[in-house]
Amino acid sequence: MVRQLHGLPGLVAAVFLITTAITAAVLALAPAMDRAAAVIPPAGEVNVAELAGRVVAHYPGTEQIERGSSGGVIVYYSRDGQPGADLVNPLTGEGIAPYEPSAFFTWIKDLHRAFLLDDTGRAMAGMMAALMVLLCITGILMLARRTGGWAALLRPFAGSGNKRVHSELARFAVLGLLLSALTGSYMSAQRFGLLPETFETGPAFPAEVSGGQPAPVANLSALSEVDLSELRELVFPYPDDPRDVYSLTTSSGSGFVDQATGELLKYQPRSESSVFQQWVVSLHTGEGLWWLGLILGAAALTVPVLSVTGIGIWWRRRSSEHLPDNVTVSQADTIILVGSEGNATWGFARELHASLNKAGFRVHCSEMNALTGHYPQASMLFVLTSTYGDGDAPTSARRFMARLGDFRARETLKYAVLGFGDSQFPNFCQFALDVDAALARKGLTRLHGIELINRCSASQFSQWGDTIGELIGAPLSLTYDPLPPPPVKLELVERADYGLAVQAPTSILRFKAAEQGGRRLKFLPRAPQTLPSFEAGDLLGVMPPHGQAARFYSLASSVTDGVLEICVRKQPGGLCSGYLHQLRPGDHIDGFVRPNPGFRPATGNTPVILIGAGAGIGPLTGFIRKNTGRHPMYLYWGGRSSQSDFLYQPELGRYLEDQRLTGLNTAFSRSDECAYVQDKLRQDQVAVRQMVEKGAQILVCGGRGMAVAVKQVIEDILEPLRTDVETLRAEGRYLEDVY
Ligand SMILES: Cc1cc2nc3c(=O)[nH]c(=O)nc-3n(C[C@H](O)[C@H](O)[C@H](O)COP(=O)(O)O)c2cc1C
Repeated sequence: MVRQLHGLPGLVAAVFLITTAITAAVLALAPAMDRAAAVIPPAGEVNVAELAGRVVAHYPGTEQIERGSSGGVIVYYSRDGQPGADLVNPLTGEGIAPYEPSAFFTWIKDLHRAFLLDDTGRAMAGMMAALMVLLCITGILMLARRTGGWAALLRPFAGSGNKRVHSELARFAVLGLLLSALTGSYMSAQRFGLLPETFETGPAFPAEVSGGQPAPVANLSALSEVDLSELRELVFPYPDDPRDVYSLTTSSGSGFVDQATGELLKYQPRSESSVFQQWVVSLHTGEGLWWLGLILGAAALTVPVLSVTGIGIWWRRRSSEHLPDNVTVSQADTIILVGSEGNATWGFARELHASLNKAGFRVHCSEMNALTGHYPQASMLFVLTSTYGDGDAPTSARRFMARLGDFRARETLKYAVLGFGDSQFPNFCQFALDVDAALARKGLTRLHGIELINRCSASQFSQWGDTIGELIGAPLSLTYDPLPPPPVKLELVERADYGLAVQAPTSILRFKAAEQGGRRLKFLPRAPQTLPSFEAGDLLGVMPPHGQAARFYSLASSVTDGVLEICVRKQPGGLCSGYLHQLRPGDHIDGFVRPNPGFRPATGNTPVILIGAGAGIGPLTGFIRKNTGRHPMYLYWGGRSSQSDFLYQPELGRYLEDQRLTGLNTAFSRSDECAYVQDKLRQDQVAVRQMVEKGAQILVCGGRGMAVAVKQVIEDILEPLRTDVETLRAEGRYLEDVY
């Protein structure tokens, strides 16, 4: 619900919001520019009588002196019957420049306040402000949810792309945007009579005026008691009218000054509501608070980027999750919940949804994180989920278990869990098994026992559909067969071999896109194939020869590095690793990239601790290579011998020098020290604990045995902090890429 409230209005209003934000950013410059052009003496240095005396000496026809909200002093005068206005220097009374409000800023102001459309536009601008309040509040709620709670709002984010840019920028700008939006809404509500507006009428003209010979303005006592910093405006009496008076308005009230005696007549302090109103205006425009204006302007500048990335997120989610005829939660008799990281499971969910719809059911399908407290009409619940990491939840299901606590099922609700995984992993479909058990513990009845689909098997899925169809008395013909992404031909351009002497043959392999084969006209050059987009930590699917299923390797480079780099340890009897190890430069392989957004370092200045062993160093080096912002990054890595399998040794040395890597700690098991990476972590426990306290994120990459040992040490290190690995994991601060 919060997400819909955040997304829909944001999308509808993006164009107007961008206009409002850009104009706000331009207008925010005005107070600072005005201030830069003016001469502003420190408070207490010049009083209004002195100022008026100096101004009148240079402008005998002075009619009014005004102090603008930015502090500049403007004199309005008449000379030879012609009116004029100048910005003056309050220390001398001399003119600095003619005063003329900028036509450009006036136009921008009209565009900002009313989209150049008078009252209709003003109403729209008011609605935009209210909408921005809604976006900010729902955005803050989503940020808190994403970071794992209010206390963790400033913690680093995992993830990448649009989502990450959107969240980071929003976190930076949200308070400024909320302040602008709240004050803008308030002002708009006043303009349309929805909130009372205070009009300060000032005191009535004084009945008793001395009418004596006017004294020089510099000698008027009431004016000499007012400091220039408090002045709003001083209106001069009509010349040659001894019964007229000076009208004085200051920041605290207004009154009249007798031009002969200099006495203050009929002073009226400003009401509290008027002072409040003025504060609202200042907080919105930065008038009188030029520094705030610049902060609000910077916040406003993020709105175009937030809009574009927001639309990108919405579009991506819509294209993967959008299902025709998806009924609402309250109408649905059947619920499908999907847990997915790489979107493959969504394809199966779509097929199930279509089939159930065809059979006459009213189906609602959403991600598992969107589990609601209650499905009022539902009698069937299907949970389709993949497993990631080391038997963990995929991204779209990370909050499912926590939400299950508040879930109240109808007694008639029956469920079936379908797990998607890969039997190569020791924790095959573990998360699906956990979900199935958790639903049973909750007291729900199984419609059918859990089934596990290996490597997206279309035939297993279809058989499951047949069984379910029989159980619900409506045949389901599930025929989904996902195609793997089209493979790219890759050419090995370079390899570096390590570890032979210590029985751990490991190679760094660098590929580029191979030239297009096939027939072509002789005079045309060969079209170079381009690499697909990828980042370090994504996975390269490699098809070994003889039609075997693809094996996955973590990428050690990003597409911007121009090569696709993997680090592969030759496994005894390993079909694919053996195949890769016998490649020579110039040889070709078929591969495809699978995004792995759940394994990325957070941005920002909180430390990132990278932990790995053996070939697990590949993606970790890729992260360091990309750390051109020099954020604190520490690497703990374990190998066998510094002479034989110290992978990336020269490159890591360079990164330490140019500070892309802050600290490097290595352990070698077949050296004199005979240490493993977990031993180094234990030795460094104080430093590691301090970094975690500061919000550090931990990324672990490598073999399962190492990951288990590292987890145990980290648990011990975390104990005094009263937290644990699972808590960090839920906050996106403990990520694993384990094989
Ligand atoms: C990095 C990574 C870790 C994985 N971990 C497991 C695992 O622990 N257990 C398992 O059964 N499958 C695991 N898998 C396989 C996926 O669950 C499987 O490919 C699934 O079909 C992906 O579906 P999705 O694209 O909807 O997330 C893993 C896959 C990857 C890429």
